[in-house]
Amino acid sequence: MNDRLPHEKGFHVSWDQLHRDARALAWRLDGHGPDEGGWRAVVGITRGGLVPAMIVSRELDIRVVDTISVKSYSHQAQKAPVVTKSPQADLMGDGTGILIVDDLVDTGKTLELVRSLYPKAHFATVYSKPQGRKQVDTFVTEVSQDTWIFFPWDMALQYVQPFRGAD
Ligand SMILES: O=P(O)(O)OC[C@H]1O[C@H](OP(=O)(O)OP(=O)(O)O)[C@H](O)[C@@H]1O
Ligand SMILES: O=c1[nH]c(=O)c2nc[nH]c2[nH]1
Ligand SMILES: [Mg+2]
Repeated sequence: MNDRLPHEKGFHVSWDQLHRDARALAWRLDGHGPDEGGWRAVVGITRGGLVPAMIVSRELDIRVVDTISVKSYSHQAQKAPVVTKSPQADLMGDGTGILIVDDLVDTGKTLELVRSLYPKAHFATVYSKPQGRKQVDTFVTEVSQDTWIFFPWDMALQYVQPFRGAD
């Protein structure tokens, strides 16, 4: 698998860390919603945005949750993003009062596409890389562009050789 990785650095995120960081995102978002009545809905960008969207909706007590399906990567190779499933149109309008959540912004192409559809929405991600940062309104942690973020749903615990391993 390693010869497939074009990135020098790996940032490995456990379930516990993701939970803490998604909660931190919710706390950062609190008070930044629309003036009256708070956010109307949370929309998670599938698939990576679904876990943070659930945690944010729980923390901020937002009971309406929808999804938008966007596919842009095959393994670590990026393709032009395409919307394969839209959220409920009468809920979304131009995005006013809607909080759109993803796990990360990398090049920003996914959020650029979703923003073009819902320009008035608020865009939030847990992690951010510099190239896509201008596409996101609120995030928690920034990593360098050459870092690949490994999420807990893509990993498993496995044996590693000791540092002073036998030959
Ligand atoms: O800023 P960008 O360069 O567009 O990349 C960020 C997007 O890429 C990943 O999703 P992916 O398309 O791999 O789908 P997935 O969430 O279903 O894994 C990630 O979850 C973001 O949605
Ligand atoms: O799991 C992932 N980690 C990343 O760093 C990344 N960038 C785009 N898409 C990604 N998916
Ligand atoms: Mg995604």
